[in-house]
Formats: sequence, C-alpha cells, structure tokens
Amino acid sequence: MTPRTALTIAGSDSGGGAGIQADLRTFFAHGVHGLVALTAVTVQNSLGVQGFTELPPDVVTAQIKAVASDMGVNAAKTGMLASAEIIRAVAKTLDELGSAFPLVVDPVAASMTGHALLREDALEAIRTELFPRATLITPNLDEVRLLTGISVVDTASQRAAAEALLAFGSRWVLVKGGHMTGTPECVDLLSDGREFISLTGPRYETQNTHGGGDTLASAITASLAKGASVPDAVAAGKKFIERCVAEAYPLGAGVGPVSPFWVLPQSS
Ligand SMILES: Nc1ncnc2c1ncn2[C@@H]1O[C@H](COP(=O)(O)OP(=O)(O)O)[C@@H](O)[C@H]1O
Ligand SMILES: Cc1ncc(COP(=O)(O)OP(=O)(O)O)c(N)n1
Repeated sequence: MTPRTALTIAGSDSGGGAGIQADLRTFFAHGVHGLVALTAVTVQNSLGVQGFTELPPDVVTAQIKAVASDMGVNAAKTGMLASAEIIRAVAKTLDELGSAFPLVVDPVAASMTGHALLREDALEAIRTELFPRATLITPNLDEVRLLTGISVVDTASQRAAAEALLAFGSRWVLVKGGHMTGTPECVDLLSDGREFISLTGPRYETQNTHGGGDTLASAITASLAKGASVPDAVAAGKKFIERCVAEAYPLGAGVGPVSPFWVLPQSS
C-alpha cells in the first residue's frame, strides 16, 4: 500500500542527528514516506556548526513544486530556512499550492551550541510570512525569547508566551519546555488560544539531545499526515520524543543525537 507522505523543508546536518536527516528517520519510524526540499547544507558535528551554505531560493521552490505536483503532500514541516529570501520563496510556493495540507513551522534560529542557523533579517520574515500560514509552530525557549522578548521561567510565563506567539497568526502553538531550568519534569504547552494543554513528561538525565526539536516536529507532522488532530498528533509526538531522548546515544566528543532506533524490532 502506498504510505502517506510528509514534506520537510529544511537544512542538512552532516552529523546526521538534526535537520532533514532527523526528519527522514522520524518519518520512516512512523511509516510515512519523506519528501525533501533542501534549503542549506551545514557543516556540523557533535561539537557544533562550523558553517553553512544556502541553496538559491528558486531551487527550494522547484523542489517543493516537483514533489507536490507529482507525489502529493499530506503534511509539511519547515526547519532551518537560513535566509529571508528562502522564507519568502517558501511562503509564496505554499500559497500557490493552496494550503491544502497541515503545516508545522519549527522556527529554527540556532543550534543548541549557540551557532546561528538563520540570517539576522530572517526572524521577522518567519513571523510575518510563515506563522500566519502555519497549523502549528513549535519554538523552544530561546526562539520564544527572540520572537517575543518573553523569558519563560514558569508555567505563567509559558502561557503568556503562547498567547503572544498566537498573535502572529498560527492556529496552534507548542511552547517547548526542554530548556526550562529548575523543573524536575519536561512540560510543553500546547494552545490555540482557547485550550491550554500541558504535556508533562519525565526529564531524562542526558547531554545527548541533539535533534530533539526536529524529531518532535517531524513526529507531529507524520501524525498529521496520517490524519490525526493537532492535540492527538502533539500528544503522540511528545511520547515519541520522550523515548528518543531516553534512548539517545553518545557519538563524537560533544552532544550526541536522540534516537528513534527503538522502533526497530531489534535495535542492538
Ligand atoms: N532531558 C529531556 N528529557 C525528556 N524530554 C526532553 C528532554 N529535553 C528535551 N525534551 C523534550 O524534547 C522536546 C524538544 O524540546 P526542546 O529541547 O525544548 O527543543 P529544541 O530541541 O528545539 O531546543 C520537547 O518535547 C521537550 O519536552
Ligand atoms: C540543519 C539543522 N537543522 C536544525 C538544527 C537544530 O535542530 P534541533 O532539533 O533544534 O537540535 P539542536 O540544535 O537543539 O541539537 C540543526 N542543528 N541543524
């Protein structure tokens, strides 16, 4: 049987733990066929990002149109978009496709090692061009601060951040709490402005969380591609990423990747 399809519009991670590599292995783990529109090639390993080169915006557009016109897209996600020009090209292309599928926007601004993955002028383009077209946006706490100026330190400021982010026009927001300090649990807050749903899970003691945000967003995208509602897709994504963090492995001298290998019948 032909599986459902999910499109990732994102950058390549040479270390294989984040970016399109994380998205494709997560789609695979969900039995969803992954389609790719590559935006940039990063040079990175477990110690950080050494640099990146963007693709021309018209090449990004051409990739999206090629797969959408021939294979069909059941859901899409954006990750590293690198520049305002690429963001504008992606927004225009999605409009031309008629917004027929759910769109998850992970507003990737920097790697966890603090290296920029987005040109300085591009944050405003994400806010104005992509958020109003998004079914769901999934910022981490650093991205929340960059986008709204709000520092999330507790559940009250997490809720205030969700409300401020929804004002940019997405239908849903998931404020991820992985970087919240002083909490024994990991609490992500999902909201559409009416419902506020706290997703609480264990906080695992590990330094190996590379690719966590990409893996969560692509797990949610895969469930949306299979027809789940946003709350159900996010709840399933949270369960999926928890297990991936629990099974994360060391690789290289720095931060190792989260692992979806636990879905395989024999993962050792
Ligand atoms: N140590 C951890 N244990 C369990 N879950 C975690 C841990 N760190 C992050 N998560 C979860 O992984 C997902 C990604 O979160 P976060 O780290 O905030 O985003 P990002 O990877 O984009 O910086 C969230 O669902 C978060 O709750
Ligand atoms: C090419 C590429 N895209 C995205 C990221 C950031 O991924 P994320 O899941 O947020 O993981 P960490 O950077 O937190 O490890 C990336 N590093 N590279």
